[in-house]
Amino acid sequence: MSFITEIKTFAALGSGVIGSGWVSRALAHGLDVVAWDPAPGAEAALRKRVANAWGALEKQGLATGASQDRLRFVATIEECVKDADFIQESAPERLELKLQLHGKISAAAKPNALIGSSTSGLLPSEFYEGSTHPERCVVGHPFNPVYLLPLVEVVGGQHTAPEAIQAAIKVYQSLGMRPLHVRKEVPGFIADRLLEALWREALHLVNDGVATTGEIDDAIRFGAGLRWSFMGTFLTYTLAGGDAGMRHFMAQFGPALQLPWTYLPAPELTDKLIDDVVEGTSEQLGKHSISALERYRDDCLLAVLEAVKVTKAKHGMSFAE
Ligand SMILES: NC(=O)C1=CN([C@@H]2O[C@H](COP(=O)(O)OP(=O)(O)OC[C@H]3O[C@@H](n4cnc5c(N)ncnc54)[C@H](O)[C@@H]3O)[C@@H](O)[C@H]2O)C=CC1
Ligand SMILES: C[N+](C)(C)CC(=O)CC(=O)[O-]
Repeated sequence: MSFITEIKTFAALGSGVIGSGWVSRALAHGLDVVAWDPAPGAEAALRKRVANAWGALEKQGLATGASQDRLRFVATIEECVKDADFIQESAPERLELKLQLHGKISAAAKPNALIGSSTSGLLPSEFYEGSTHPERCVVGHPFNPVYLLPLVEVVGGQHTAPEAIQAAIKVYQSLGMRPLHVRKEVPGFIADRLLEALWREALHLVNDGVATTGEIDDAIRFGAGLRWSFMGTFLTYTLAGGDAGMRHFMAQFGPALQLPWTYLPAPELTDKLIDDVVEGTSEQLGKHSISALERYRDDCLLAVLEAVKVTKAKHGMSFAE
């Protein structure tokens, strides 16, 4: 079976934080977008989120013909997917819900239209179990904000055809993304496994009264966060080993791995811990609204993306390297 990779119509099921991010990205790339979400008021909320993202997308550069008017919101799953060339599901992270939803999506979709799920870490073999033509079904795990961050983890399940993985990579590239094929189907994939380890430790630090949420965020944004946008942990630590590189780094800092610096199991989410985290982050939000902070985040991201792109070019590297 050959899968559709030249796409004109993008279907989005679920239009919350992530679904609206996909809609914004697809519209900015000049596609027709059809969306469905069962929540009351979902269409208005979606259009508001797209409008909030549009300024950043204009600054980044819209494709010819790109317009928010090319979004159509429909009343049923079937109407959403029947003419779509590519389908992206961004429904709540519940296995049973995704299993049922994909049964309906795949039955109504064109048989050669690829189906992607935004799941953060559920296994595609499990939630595509009841799907029609499961060979075209993949995970395409994006990062928030979907319309600006390039990474998308592409993961296949036991029935996914290798050609579908390659075809999905092609489609995501056509949307300006940087796909990363996760070769083994594991819970949490690659990035969320890393992020969750950090998140668990951050919660322990709050729980133990070591630091506030703001202080923990400062520890990231003024340090490792700055270098993570252009160099990952392995290469960073190779440089931290000086001229002797990674072997010296392992000899010097390897033994610390045996010290009890990290807890690994998550802390119990007691009411007190939840209150501390919520109060801490409300203080961090201050008088800013979420949508104002989204625009601030987007401007920062655009500046970082541009700076990294220009600097890579100066060093003879492409952006995707
Ligand atoms: N929020 C995040 O940072 C990220 C989330 N994801 C994944 O994206 C997916 C969606 O997450 P969010 O957008 O954060 O959630 P959300 O709660 O913001 O949005 C979920 C949307 O799904 C709708 N919905 C409810 N029942 C539905 C159904 N049966 N079929 C379709 N839609 C339904 C809701 O009305 C809501 O608009 C999840 O699988 C999540 O793991 C992936 C990357 C990052
Ligand atoms: C918190 N989360 C697991 C939903 C986060 C992601 O999946 C990716 C992201 O945007 O950090």
